[in-house]
Amino acid sequence: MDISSLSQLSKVAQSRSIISLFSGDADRVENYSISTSGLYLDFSKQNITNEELNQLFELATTSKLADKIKAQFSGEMINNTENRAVLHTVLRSPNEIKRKILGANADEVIATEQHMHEIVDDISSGALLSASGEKFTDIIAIGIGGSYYGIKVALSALTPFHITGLNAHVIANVDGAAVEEKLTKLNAATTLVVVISKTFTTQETLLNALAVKNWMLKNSADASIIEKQWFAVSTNIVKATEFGLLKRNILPMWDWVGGRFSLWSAVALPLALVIGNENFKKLKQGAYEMDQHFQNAPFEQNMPVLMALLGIWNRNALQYSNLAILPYDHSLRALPGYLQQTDMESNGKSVSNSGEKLAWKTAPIVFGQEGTNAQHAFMQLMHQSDEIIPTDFIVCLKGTSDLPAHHQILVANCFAQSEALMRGKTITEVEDELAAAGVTSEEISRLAAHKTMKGNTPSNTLLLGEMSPENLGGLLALYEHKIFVQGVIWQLNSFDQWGVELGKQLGNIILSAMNGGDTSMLSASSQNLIKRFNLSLNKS
Ligand SMILES: O=P(O)(O)OC[C@H]1O[C@](O)(CO)[C@@H](O)[C@@H]1O
Repeated sequence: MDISSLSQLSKVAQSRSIISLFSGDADRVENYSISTSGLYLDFSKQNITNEELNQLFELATTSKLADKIKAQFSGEMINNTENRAVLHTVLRSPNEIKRKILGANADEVIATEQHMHEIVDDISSGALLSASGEKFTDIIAIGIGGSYYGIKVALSALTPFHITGLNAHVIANVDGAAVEEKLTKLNAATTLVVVISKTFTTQETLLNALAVKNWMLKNSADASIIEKQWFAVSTNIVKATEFGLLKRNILPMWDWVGGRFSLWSAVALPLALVIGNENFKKLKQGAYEMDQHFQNAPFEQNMPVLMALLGIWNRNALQYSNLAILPYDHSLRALPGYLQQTDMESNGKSVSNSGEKLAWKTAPIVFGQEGTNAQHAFMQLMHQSDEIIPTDFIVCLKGTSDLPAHHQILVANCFAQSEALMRGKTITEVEDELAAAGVTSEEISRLAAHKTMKGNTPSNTLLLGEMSPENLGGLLALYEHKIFVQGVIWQLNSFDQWGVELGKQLGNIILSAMNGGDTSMLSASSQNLIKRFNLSLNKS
């Protein structure tokens, strides 16, 4: 069994209706659903049968998935283009596992965890005060990419768990307007800053950190304010010290934790400062439980493996190019953006581990939005264009607001969309409906085609009992493992991101060209754009 033969296998599926799969199988929902770590997955609305699933399990076996899972968790150098292990999972495991996997290096990891714990305690209790002797009120987290999305998704998901009284503000994009928007609202004397940069060389993060540093120095008479109010999380202690941070305020990172998988490390310091140590532990515990499930459950009952294989089926057998992430919960509004990075930066590749061109498609284009806003925007295309877009619906059974009617309607909309996307509406159904409403036959023939819906869109529905640190941890770990499994089956390295480098290099060339440097290696189009930008500067 290999990926290339999947499209042959899918011939029957291409012409079959998903809804027909329910009529012949009274147990479909029971057999096509699974629970673990506070999550329930219903995948019965996927266009797949038992025989086809079995082929996918065989594909997982021939891809040596079980060995690859073991290799990841035991710390083998599976990121072979950067010669690194991939061990973010160890950060959420008990200390005895840390010691077993990391050996002597576990000491630094455990000590860093402890240090982070103490910082959170000292700041929330007021044992650690600002340079002016006041209690901190706000935190600015500065970072981008993997040093940003995890914190952002967890901060917005866990709003009801913001218990320490500190407010977090996240700055990522290199746009002065975004920085100013935050700074105008803040008091430098009571604001703590955490710079998160694994490399401490990222242009956006360093420029934003400098802007915040200048703002703070301008608004304080105490020149030691940076030493007293700034923390950093980085592998590059030297650069962070040169920036002006005290060594004891720099928490280490390790090259075996990829940026987009780093929420489980000290990168989460701003989050822990807001939700407290206990809630941060629970977030890691939820992820750890998912890790245990992923390592131990047979593939047939393994949630990340199943979701990965269903994704492979949709991408490589049915040849669908997209994946919509639709959380019907305001708390998960940042999830689509987070998963865009985790999925597309990991698996948006077209060469194998050994550098050969792959003969199959890899990561889907991931997009999404919180429901029901999505229904009033791009979901029109999902219902009526020719494009079939597999979807993950994510919903919490228990809402967090005091408006229960809202929650019921929200959930009803979620369930309605997965049904509508699967069921669609045939032209005959439209004609009958219009006739029953007394519409004339001329009008029926004019309108019927416009009102039909293609249906047959496959979806998963993920139910969380409620939003909690544990359940969020489980959800994020679920997607991390799903992406890993897909990388294994696609035979690529999910853990590098060379694709972002060319843009960075050319960004520097263009910046120098804007300042009078050589433009000859740039296209006429880019030269013209630079000229227009420089002209606009001269005018103002
Ligand atoms: O943490 P750093 O080193 O500032 O890097 C930021 C981000 O930039 C990337 O290298 C590329 O977008 C991400 O993988 C990383 O998370």
